[in-house]
Amino acid sequence: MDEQGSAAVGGFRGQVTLDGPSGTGKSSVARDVAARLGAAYLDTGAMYRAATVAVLDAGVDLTDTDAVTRAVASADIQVGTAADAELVRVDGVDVAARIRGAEVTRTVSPVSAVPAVRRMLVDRQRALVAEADAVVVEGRDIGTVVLPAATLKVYLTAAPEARAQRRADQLGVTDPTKIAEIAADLRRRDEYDSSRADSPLRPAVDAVVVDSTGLDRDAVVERVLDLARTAVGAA
Ligand SMILES: Nc1ncnc2c1ncn2[C@@H]1O[C@H](COP(=O)(O)OP(=O)(O)O)[C@@H](O)[C@H]1O
Ligand SMILES: Nc1ccn([C@H]2C[C@H](O)[C@@H](COP(=O)(O)OP(=O)(O)O)O2)c(=O)n1
Repeated sequence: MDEQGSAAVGGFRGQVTLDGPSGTGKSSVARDVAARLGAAYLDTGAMYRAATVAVLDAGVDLTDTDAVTRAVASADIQVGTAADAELVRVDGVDVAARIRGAEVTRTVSPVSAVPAVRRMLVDRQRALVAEADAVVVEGRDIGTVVLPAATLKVYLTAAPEARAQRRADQLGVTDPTKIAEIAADLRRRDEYDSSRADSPLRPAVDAVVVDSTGLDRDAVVERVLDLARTAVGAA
């Protein structure tokens, strides 16, 4: 990294969106990019996961969309925007670990497909973004729906096998049967998130698609920072 490049990115003002399916590196890359840009960071997936905790704790039928919506509306969901600390609370309880567990991961897609839930969380996301001069936001619909006028939109992809292996490594799973289960879960969630009627997962027309299959995490971070420099230069 040359001095000039760092200086240009250090003065970054604007919004970077990172969308894509699970295991493409959105969270890790978005955190690193935000830290390098001196920007705020928003993990919208954590918001849908926290909403899912509220739904699970309310014990409502997941197919009853009104009850799901009420459970989310009555919960106090707090998500932090610092790149170096994860803060996720539901009704004052720290759920940062729980939202990554199997129960929430299994349930988050149907909860996040409910349009009224999305409207509530998208309003919250836009309010949080409005508080920052510079912000990196990651999710599924950030470039398409939440921030359609973002400075830079990146859509991250990676081969399904690579994504499953990364998730397995992250969870410390080595058993091939368990890795196959992780791969099947990723496929199921991709399919659900891409085919829902409201805000399906897809690249924005003006997004830059970055395939991270053959790139390590740092290489993806550098690529996104390069794109951010170019986007600011072109603005
Ligand atoms: N380019 C990459 N190559 C290999 N592993 C990566 C890469 N990017 C991220 N990872 C790792 O893969 C795992 C999943 O990444 P994560 O950022 O949680 O993805 P997502 O938010 O898209 O689900 C993490 O352990 C992360 O460190
Ligand atoms: N902007 C977003 C972010 C996440 N979601 C939904 C769809 C995803 O399957 C879940 C969980 O998202 P999250 O980014 O935490 O998932 P991964 O870490 O990529 O596995 O939330 C969404 O619908 N819209």
